[in-house]
Amino acid sequence: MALFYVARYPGPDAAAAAGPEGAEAGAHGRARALLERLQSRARERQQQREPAQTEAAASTEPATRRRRRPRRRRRVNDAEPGSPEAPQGKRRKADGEDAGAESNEEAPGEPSAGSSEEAPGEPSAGSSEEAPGERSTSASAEAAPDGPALEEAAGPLVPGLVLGGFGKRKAPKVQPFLPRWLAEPNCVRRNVTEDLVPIEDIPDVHPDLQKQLRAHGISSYFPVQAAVIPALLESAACGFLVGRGGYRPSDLCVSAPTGSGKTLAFVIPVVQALLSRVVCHIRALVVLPTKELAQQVSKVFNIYTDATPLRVSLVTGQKSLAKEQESLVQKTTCCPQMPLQKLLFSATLTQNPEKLQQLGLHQPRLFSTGLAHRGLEDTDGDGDSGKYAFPVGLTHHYVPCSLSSKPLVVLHLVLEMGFSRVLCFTNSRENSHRLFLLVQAFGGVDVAEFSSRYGPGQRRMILKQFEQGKIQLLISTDATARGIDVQGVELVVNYDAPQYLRTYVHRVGRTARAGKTGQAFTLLLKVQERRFLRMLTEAGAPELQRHELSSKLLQPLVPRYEEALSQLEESVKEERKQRAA
Ligand SMILES: Nc1ncnc2c1ncn2[C@@H]1O[C@H](COP(=O)(O)OP(=O)(O)OP(=O)(O)O)[C@@H](O)[C@H]1O
Repeated sequence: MALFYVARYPGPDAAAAAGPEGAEAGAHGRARALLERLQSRARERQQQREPAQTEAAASTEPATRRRRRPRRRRRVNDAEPGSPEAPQGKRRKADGEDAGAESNEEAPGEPSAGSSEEAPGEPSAGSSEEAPGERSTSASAEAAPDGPALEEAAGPLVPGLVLGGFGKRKAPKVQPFLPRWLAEPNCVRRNVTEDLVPIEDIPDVHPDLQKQLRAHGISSYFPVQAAVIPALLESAACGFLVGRGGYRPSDLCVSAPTGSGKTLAFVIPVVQALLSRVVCHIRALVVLPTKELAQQVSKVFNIYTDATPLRVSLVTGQKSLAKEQESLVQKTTCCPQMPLQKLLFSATLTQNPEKLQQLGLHQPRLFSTGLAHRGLEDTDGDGDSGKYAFPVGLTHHYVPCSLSSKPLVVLHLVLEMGFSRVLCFTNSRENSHRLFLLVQAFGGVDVAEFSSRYGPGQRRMILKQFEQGKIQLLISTDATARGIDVQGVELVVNYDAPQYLRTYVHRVGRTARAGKTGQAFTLLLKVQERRFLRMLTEAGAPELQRHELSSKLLQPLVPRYEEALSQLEESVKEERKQRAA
């Protein structure tokens, strides 16, 4: 309070001029006398403490400058009172410890030594530039023995800094970057008809496995197999799951087109790595997206483990959990031990480093036919530098059409263009079912549907019949989109346009497998055309050929189609009745 008052004191001349002008002038005079008394006492105390320093300072520097120096330092150091980073001495003052000691030297209500150096009449730096309550810290700064040295260092200090900090530094901007293993993958050629590697060129593969391969008509490795099998065998050379030098082997990611032989690329090395094992354990776990694919891969494992003591179990949730557990316990004795070597195989492997990081891969290595990674050149020279690689023998088309003409287009493709094995995808099992009923009602086509409407046994039977050529047109949901390897699929029809690029890649990948040729037709409504084509272009997919089907071309099918439509309505009503009953 006293400081506040003094700070606003207008000066001795003003007080004299005021003369007998009432109580206010008297109060000013008393205040000034009190201030002068306090100032002189403070000066005495100061001289007692540091006589030499005070003398020198008084003779060389103006009072205002002497005052400002400690105040600046105080303000900087006291920016975060009590913060853990603040120097210890300052913190104690902010906590009131030193401030209390200081005030003991003064009478209650007396101004601090800081104010005592203020020239009368001169606006107090304390009052004009400081908030009330900063008093004690100001005093403490003045009392610091190493004032000038600290002042130099303290100038541009950042709040909370203990040492250094001679200038404010801008926080460096973090740039996103691709990890090296993603940016520089092991390049794999993707032409499975040209870049074959004869089996005998990779002698590390066990002779029994080579024999099995030959027995199943395989005389050469596809490029992805030629690249991945030796790499995995090398990591298993010192024992299963022990890499070179006894260290844990790297995890592996493999990105290669659909139908390029990824299954054998892991089946062969995994079987070989386990051949020497005597104790029965679950040593390898293969996780697949659908039951049908799990069955398919399990079949391949069975072929190559047939003449070995190794056993393969299939867990698809088709039997009860107890039974599936029992089958595992009978064949094995315990769960795999950590650490596992992770192997990831996909035609649409994510290139998002954050997502890959979530998988917790250990020093991963990438084998890729994709050219999206920086620094890669188009090794095949076909200009396909998209996000995902497509099979070389695949041709992409799209057919602009209306909603009502879609079934006619499918019928035209099957009947008029002479494809014998067609896989047609819809976006829901309801759509699949309706299209199936419609084509069935139209007649003349061996048609079947594949969706969750059917049980696992029926689904297996349908796939078998399709493979045997007993079904000309299989209408399916995305249940068959991933990994299903049916020989001889000539045409894939996207009756409903897929929403995502990945879905497109997997669907069309059911044809043009293992170096064969195939065609993919996507039916697009006018409203879908722009978005869909842009999605594929942005992903760098090969250009889709526009395939216009004029109404003239479809006209001959229309009379039968209209009959089929009315039959469809009756079938749907009948089904509803049955469901309600
Ligand atoms: N070296 C080979 N020689 C001849 N045929 C092979 C060879 N390797 C694999 N195949 C055959 O190629 C077909 C496709 O193989 P596979 O199913 O492993 O492909 P994929 O890359 O896993 O495809 P997707 O990504 O669709 O799952 C299979 O029929 C398989 O038998």
